[in-house]
Amino acid sequence: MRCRVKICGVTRPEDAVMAAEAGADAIGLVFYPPSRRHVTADQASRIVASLPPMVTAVGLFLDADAEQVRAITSQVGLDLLQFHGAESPAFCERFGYRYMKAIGMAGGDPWSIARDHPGAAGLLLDGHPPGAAGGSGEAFDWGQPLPASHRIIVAGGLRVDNVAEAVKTIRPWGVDCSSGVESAPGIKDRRLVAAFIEEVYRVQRYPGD
Ligand SMILES: O=C(O)c1ccccc1NCC(=O)[C@H](O)[C@H](O)COP(=O)(O)O
Repeated sequence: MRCRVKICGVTRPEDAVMAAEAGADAIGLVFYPPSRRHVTADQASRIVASLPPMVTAVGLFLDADAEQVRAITSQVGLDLLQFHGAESPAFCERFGYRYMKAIGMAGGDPWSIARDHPGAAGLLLDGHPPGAAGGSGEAFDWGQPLPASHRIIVAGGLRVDNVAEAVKTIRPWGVDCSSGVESAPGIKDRRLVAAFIEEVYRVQRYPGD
């Protein structure tokens, strides 16, 4: 099984195209106004319009109200939603999209969230405390037991020099990286993005290295 790569917190069409051309399977758009990576619906629409085919556009929300989510999803051509707060399963499901539930692993309980969200397409395990914003570069303990009920996407503090260890330890469905491939918040660095994706490919070809 090939490990998918999502590059999160994209704020510019050129970065979305660059990530896709480097091999990213998905890009993430942050619809959380306090974030330094926040994008408006207009910005996000331009980014999604620039994407090559077969690259997934993921919309991130953190305890947004339903009207905000509806306003964004009606304007932006998203493929998947990602909920980073204390959203209930009913809330996550009401928009008619597949979704990933993010879990803040610094104190969060992945087992109870997995039980509560049987319909989630995947669980995105991040390093921050529950309810805090993501994109903080904090990793969690990859050696701990994790629920087997869902596809796992590992996030939080991943970089070129540690993603191989995360992939070998967890064998996740995907990995997600934001701050580790940036030159500034929301600005993705071409060399870091390419090196990160190449490292994910490399460790799967040569897991013994
Ligand atoms: O990036 C943000 O500012 C953000 C704000 C609110 C919710 C989620 C947010 N980001 C999520 C991500 O970028 C990633 O899924 C994840 O947190 C990995 O970030 P990093 O540790 O920087 O690689």
